[in-house]
Amino acid sequence: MTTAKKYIKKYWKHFSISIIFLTIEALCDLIQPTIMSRIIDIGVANKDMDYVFKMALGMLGITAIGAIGAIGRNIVSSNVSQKFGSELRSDLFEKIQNFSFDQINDFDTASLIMRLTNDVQQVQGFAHRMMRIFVKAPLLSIGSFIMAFLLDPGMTLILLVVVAIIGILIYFNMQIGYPFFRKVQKAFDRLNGIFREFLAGIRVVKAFNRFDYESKRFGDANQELASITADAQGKIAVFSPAITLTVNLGIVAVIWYGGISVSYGHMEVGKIIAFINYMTQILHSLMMISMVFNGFVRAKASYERIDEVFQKDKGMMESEDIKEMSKDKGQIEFENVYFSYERNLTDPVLKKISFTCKSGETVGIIGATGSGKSTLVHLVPRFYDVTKGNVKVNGGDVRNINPKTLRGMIGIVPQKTMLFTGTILENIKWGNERASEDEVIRAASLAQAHEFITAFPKGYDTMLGQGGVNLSGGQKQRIAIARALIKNPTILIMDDCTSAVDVVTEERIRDGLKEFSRGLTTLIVAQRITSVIGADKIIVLDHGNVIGIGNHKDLLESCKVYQDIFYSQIGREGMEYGI
Ligand SMILES: Nc1ncnc2c1ncn2[C@@H]1O[C@H](COP(=O)(O)OP(=O)(O)OP(=O)(O)O)[C@@H](O)[C@H]1O
Repeated sequence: MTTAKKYIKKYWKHFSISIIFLTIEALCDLIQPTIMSRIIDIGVANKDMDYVFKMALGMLGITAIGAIGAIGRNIVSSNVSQKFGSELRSDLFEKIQNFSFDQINDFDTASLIMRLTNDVQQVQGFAHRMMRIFVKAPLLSIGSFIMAFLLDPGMTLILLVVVAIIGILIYFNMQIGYPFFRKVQKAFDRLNGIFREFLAGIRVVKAFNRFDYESKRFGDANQELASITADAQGKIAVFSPAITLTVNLGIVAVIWYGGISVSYGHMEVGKIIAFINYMTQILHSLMMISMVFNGFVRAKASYERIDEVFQKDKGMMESEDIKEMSKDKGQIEFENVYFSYERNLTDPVLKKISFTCKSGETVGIIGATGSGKSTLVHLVPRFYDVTKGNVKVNGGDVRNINPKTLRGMIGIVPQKTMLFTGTILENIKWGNERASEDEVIRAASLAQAHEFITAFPKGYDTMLGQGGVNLSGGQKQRIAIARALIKNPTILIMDDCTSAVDVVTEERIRDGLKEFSRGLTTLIVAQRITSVIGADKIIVLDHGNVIGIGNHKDLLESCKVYQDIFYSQIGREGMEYGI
């Protein structure tokens, strides 16, 4: 409820204004049937046209006041619910932005999108409906009940029975509906997930001609969603007609009882009409309440899903002792580091890793796929916290460094290139918005990207599609390198980011980097031995263990796995490279 509290605190005043308007509207609705019964029983019965005219004018006036109340309530409730919805979306967006990598892994992306859009919409819609009818409906039912009692206490007994039955029906409606709507939301998540994955991999789907398979997957999920929704609606479908039936039976009872009373001269016809009017008002109000409760059931399921996101703790322990530090140097130390994604030490991905990378040094990390190279470099910007041991930057444990400062000094070129929709210029400047044109060209030249960019008719203003679809793999990687360089980092992490670049261009990039900054600390993760051969230090990883550390010459003499990698690759590309 902590999430809800924040918004209740902020919006209760607006909510109250809308309730004042609602109350005016409800009071006006309540007076109408009584006036009508008077017109019939006094005016029409006594043929007093003056009385009829006066009361009719009064009725018009009250209708006008009711209309003003309705307009006011509509304006306030629409404004408030829209503001609330937009704030809820922004807060969620911010919360997700602050998620650690671990927490992002916890939620499926499609599910997060659903929570940010559909779930917020449900909760917002419910808040809107609450302001429109939730108070009006109970007010009208209680008010109608009192007015009916004043007209004829005996007949009100019928009303009591009707209301009790309807109360029970609404209760069961909620009890049965709630679990179903949670299921509906989950099925929606699944469908979105499949569609998102299909869109992301549409080229692979085409290449493998797997449209039938994907269509079936989508069709199954779609079918499942439809049947769960139909099931949910079917389960609660009986309640609405049951409520109408109960009230109609009540009306029949009123007419029967009223008819007998009129025939005995105990009651006027106008009263029966007014009574039925009140009864119908109660019917409408209770229908509204049951609709609001149905909405509540859905909104509750959505609210809980939104709250799940808000209730995720900060993810990473924030030290009491956050330090700022100098960004001029970039020394990295791993001290006895163990890491496991599951946060236990039964089968860690990294084991007992210790090494030092002095400021300005270049360290290469090499090893088989899955040996833990990417995981290792992700610990430096503290994308994950170590399970045991310490990762230090400039002598300070990364857990004690302000994450903004830490990440501000690190430029990272991820293994999977991610570019954004926009121009090439915007994508490079994404690394540093304040960079000048000269700086952009310099970074692009060092990344060996300037040449191919200027060969495009629109040069740096070439628009990139989502994820940079209109570039080759190697071109994308070079733009990602330029984006990291323009940040002017003290530590540069290159996570196998030249895999799609040819060997000659890669060497030019390496030469460029040497010239770029003498003091730059560089961690290079690579599969290709040529990528790390010139590094000051090379770490050889095998199943999360460091099995060799030293420069190329040392390792060639002392590390069997390194020798194997070297000779296996020399056979293919090393020889022609002239090593
Ligand atoms: N987000 C994750 N959650 C759980 N396990 C993961 C996650 N990312 C990686 N792993 C596991 O950790 C191990 C090391 O993965 P990592 O990506 O660090 O290897 P790598 O050496 O960089 O491989 P590659 O050269 O193929 O990129 C692998 O067994 C992998 O399955």
